[in-house]
Amino acid sequence: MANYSVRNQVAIISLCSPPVNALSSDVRRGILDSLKKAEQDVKVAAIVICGEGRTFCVGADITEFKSEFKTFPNLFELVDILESSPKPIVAAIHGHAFGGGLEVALACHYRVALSSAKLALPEVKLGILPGAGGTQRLPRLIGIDSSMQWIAFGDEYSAQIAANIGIIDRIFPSNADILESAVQYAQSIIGKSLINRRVSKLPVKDASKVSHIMEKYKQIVGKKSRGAIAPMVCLEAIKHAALLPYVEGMKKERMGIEALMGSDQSKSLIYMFFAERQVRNWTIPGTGINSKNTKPIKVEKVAVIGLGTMGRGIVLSLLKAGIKHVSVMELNKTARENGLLFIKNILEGYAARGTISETQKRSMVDALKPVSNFEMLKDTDLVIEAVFESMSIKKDIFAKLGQVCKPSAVLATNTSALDVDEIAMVTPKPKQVVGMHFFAPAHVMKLLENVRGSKSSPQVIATAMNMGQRMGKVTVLVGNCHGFVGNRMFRHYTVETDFMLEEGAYPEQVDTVLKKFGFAMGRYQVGDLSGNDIGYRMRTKFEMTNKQQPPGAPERERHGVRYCPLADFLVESGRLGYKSDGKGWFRYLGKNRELTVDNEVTSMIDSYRRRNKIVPRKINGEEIIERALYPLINEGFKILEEGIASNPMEIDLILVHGYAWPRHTGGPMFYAHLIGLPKILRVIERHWNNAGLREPHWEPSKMLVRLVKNHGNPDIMSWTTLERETVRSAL
Ligand SMILES: CC(C)(COP(=O)(O)OP(=O)(O)OC[C@H]1O[C@@H](n2cnc3c(N)ncnc32)[C@H](O)[C@@H]1OP(=O)(O)O)[C@@H](O)C(=O)NCCC(=O)NCCSC(=O)C[C@@H](O)CCCCCCCCCCCCC(=O)O
Ligand SMILES: NC(=O)c1ccc[n+]([C@@H]2O[C@H](COP(=O)([O-])OP(=O)(O)OC[C@H]3O[C@@H](n4cnc5c(N)ncnc54)[C@H](O)[C@@H]3O)[C@@H](O)[C@H]2O)c1
Repeated sequence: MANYSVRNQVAIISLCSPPVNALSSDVRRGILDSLKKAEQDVKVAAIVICGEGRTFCVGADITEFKSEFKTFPNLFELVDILESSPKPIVAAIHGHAFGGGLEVALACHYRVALSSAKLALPEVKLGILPGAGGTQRLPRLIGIDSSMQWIAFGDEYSAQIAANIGIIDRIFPSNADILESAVQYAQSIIGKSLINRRVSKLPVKDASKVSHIMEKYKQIVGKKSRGAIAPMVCLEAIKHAALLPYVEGMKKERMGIEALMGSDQSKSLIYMFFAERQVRNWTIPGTGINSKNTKPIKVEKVAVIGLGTMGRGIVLSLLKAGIKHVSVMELNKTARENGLLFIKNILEGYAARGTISETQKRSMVDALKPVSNFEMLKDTDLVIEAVFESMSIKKDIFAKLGQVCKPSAVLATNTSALDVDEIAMVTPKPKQVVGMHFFAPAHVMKLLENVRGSKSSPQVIATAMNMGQRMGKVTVLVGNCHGFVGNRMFRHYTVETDFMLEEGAYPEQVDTVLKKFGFAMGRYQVGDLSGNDIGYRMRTKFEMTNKQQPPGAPERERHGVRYCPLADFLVESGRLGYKSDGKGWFRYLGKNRELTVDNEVTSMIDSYRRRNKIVPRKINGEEIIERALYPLINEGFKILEEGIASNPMEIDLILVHGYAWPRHTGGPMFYAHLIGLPKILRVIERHWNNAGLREPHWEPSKMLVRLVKNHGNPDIMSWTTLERETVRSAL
């Protein structure tokens, strides 16, 4: 709804729809009714539109998209009504003016804002475009070039930047009273002509350069969008602002939003938006313990053990989160010096770019406390261990931590696959132990996979979850199993793509198909980037690598299961990837590391096939997608079935934020929902029937089978409930 009042000739329409004043049908109706009152009241000479509570308005109500157009006024009707008002309207912006909220402001005749306010047209991130005149009004105010930048990427901008380019007419200090300031401003413009204040009537300044600007953004968007459709549709709509009168341009904008709204990509992106919020409400399946009934421990002092690749990024994340005391412990002198230097250099970089102030930088550097023995950690609230991936080293460290740390201290391990319970058992209080699995580089990657051990106490879990959120991470709580959720699922992707190399595909073909699907890099380029030796080390632990096999052992089998040793040959011939002189699955040439196909690798694959009498066959793109992605989806269902994840959203967030799964497909589980579970199961069963126990990753998940058998293609939001009901009724 919207509240209405009058103060000294100024009518105040305040949006009132907590928490973020989304433009629901009630709010739109409220604005319209208030506007009519203001227009009819002869004592009113100007109008202010503002937002109650913490923000101005974040745009259309995403939960009402389906019915948006059925009730009068819809948003694009409302903005034209506002703009044509005979009385001047001032938008008073604090907090956020996002999406439809900014479009309402653009339809007002003046815009004022607190300096702390943020503005954006982020619709593209939901797979749509600004559909209430944003693509037509913004170019008339700031030009085609800046509009393309704002709309095709959807980033937020400060009120000051918006003022510099002409969106905001007056900025007030962040501690000012926005309503009081806006009312005074409105009084100052009473009686002024509204000619030139109706944005839809303005010319587009850089209209003559539209083709050139369009080409520039097409290039950028083509490279960045990874198959997302909305950015290109946004550019097209903005182009029409330069070429057509406002009314005709609006028709094009409407066509654009009609094409995008309800598309699979938009559904996926909206699902992601809500998943990122819902994941904060964690729960431990089957226990009734959740984020609402469990309080975290207060964390002021944190320690990180190990300052290698992961430790240094974790320290930076903690400093950015405002932790004022971060102890760092690293045994190796060179690693310690390099780690501290790395952290300081990154902080210098942030300060140089203005991401943090000089004062903040100094206080972050002061917060760093190198320590040399465990005794010095005795009053630490949270310890995060990030040493080598070795069970014996980790056990040794946790045993010491268990002796010296205060009883309430939370002891976390950053292991990527080891058993959190086994680590916990060496401490006197296993309930204080939890997994906090960061992703490299930890100060950049948004994902934190927190692992609840079987003994981890609710309060300890709440603390790890809370710390992740303080660090601004998408923090997902998962159960304890080998590889947790992400690594456990991703393993199948590499295994099955390697099988395709055996059978007839080449790395560049697989990577091209995966990139077309939307991955930033294909499986083989990722291997080269992160180092092919990482997987090799893991396979070595399980005695699987080529070198570890006794003479005469079958080349394509390990422990009775199909195995492809091509990745072993690669590493054993010194091709670790970028780091070994640009040689891996591909060859990387020159300063820009330009990716080229290397005949040496092609010959290695060809001769392997000849030796094993494999007749290569043509593998098409559809097969590559199915075989690379469906086993991973199958594993996702097994993870749900075991309660390792509580719902499909958690799995999707992990794959999107930790493994660069394309966001506009919603993650593997949402993608499966879009494809339809019956088809997914059919393909999995076909492979399972052909391969059997030699390829166990194709064994269909029982949950998937049950869902399809009992419900066909149920909605993703009902999967876990339906499964629980089926299992319960079978007991
Ligand atoms: C603004 C934020 C940055 C704030 O972040 P913060 O961290 O402070 O808060 P939260 O993110 O936690 O949010 C709190 C709470 O609020 C919920 N929420 C946030 N935004 C919305 C929203 N827009 N709608 C509904 N709910 C919202 C959030 O879920 C939280 O809830 P919880 O229960 O978890 O506490 C941040 O919130 C943010 O970024 N929000 C999204 C901003 C955004 O994307 N805005 C754009 C929205 S889309 C839009 O505005 C579209 C308009 O341009 C055009 C619409 C006109 C359409 C007319 C077209 C006709 C075409 C017809 C086609 C017909 C086709 C067919 O029939 O299908
Ligand atoms: N590298 C990744 O991509 C990645 C991603 C997620 C998780 N992890 C996990 O994070 C952990 C660390 O991995 P990394 O890549 O940072 O390893 P790393 O080899 O880069 O760093 C480990 C550091 O720990 C130090 N160290 C070893 N024993 C120590 C001890 N007793 N006390 C203090 N310091 C000690 C070493 O000197 C080294 O500097 C591992 O468990 C790994 O599985 C790694």
